[in-house]
Amino acid sequence: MSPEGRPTSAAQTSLSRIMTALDTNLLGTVHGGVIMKLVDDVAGAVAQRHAGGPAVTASMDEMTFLEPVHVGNLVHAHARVNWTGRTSMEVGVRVVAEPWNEVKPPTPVAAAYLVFVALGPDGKPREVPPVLPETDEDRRRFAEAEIRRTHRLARREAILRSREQGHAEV
Ligand SMILES: CCCCCCCCCCCCCCCC(=O)SCCNC(=O)CCNC(=O)[C@H](O)C(C)(C)COP(=O)(O)OP(=O)(O)OC[C@H]1O[C@@H](n2cnc3c(N)ncnc32)[C@H](O)[C@@H]1OP(=O)(O)O
Repeated sequence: MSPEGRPTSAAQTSLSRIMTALDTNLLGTVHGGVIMKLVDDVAGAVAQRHAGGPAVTASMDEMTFLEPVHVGNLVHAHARVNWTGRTSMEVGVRVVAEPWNEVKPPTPVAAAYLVFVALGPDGKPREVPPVLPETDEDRRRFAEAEIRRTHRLARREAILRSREQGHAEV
């Protein structure tokens, strides 16, 4: 029996961190990898909350860095399930930054889409509850996630076909 559906709002959550000198790259701004870790953490939390059990990152694509992040920024990563398949889920993450000690509107600094796959006790993919979009925005995100899913599968197919035709693997 398939698991019962869950609304988008049920699993959505946020993670926040203040950036310190330990988070910088050689240019003095915050390393992109630090933001990616925060994104993977919050998306993983949302995926596991939605799936009701363990879920692993299968892919992270369209990670966009919009503005540099600085030491002393309070960074918030907001995540939600955009779309569900049979065993996989697309999680969308929006990252914003604000000064830790001043009241200013948060600036969008990054965005990403990740695919998580739920695992059963045998370590194999297991069915996830279908996400039930509630608002027009949820429905728009769901439709756009389906377009990304189609492109991901088409890209994978095309690469496999190219390999079968004898092009060398890198
Ligand atoms: C100081 C304060 C700290 C606070 C801190 C808090 C942290 C609080 C939260 C922590 C949260 C952490 C979260 C971290 C999460 C990890 O870090 S997980 C570690 C990294 N990831 C891994 O190790 C995964 C390794 N990969 C695998 O195990 C396998 O490839 C997978 C992903 C299970 C897929 O297995 P498979 O046999 O290929 O599966 P298959 O049956 O072919 O496909 C299953 C589904 O996956 C989809 N799929 C498979 N591959 C892909 C792909 N590459 N792209 C897209 N979809 C795919 C298929 O389309 C299919 O979807 P459905 O049609 O069923 O919906």
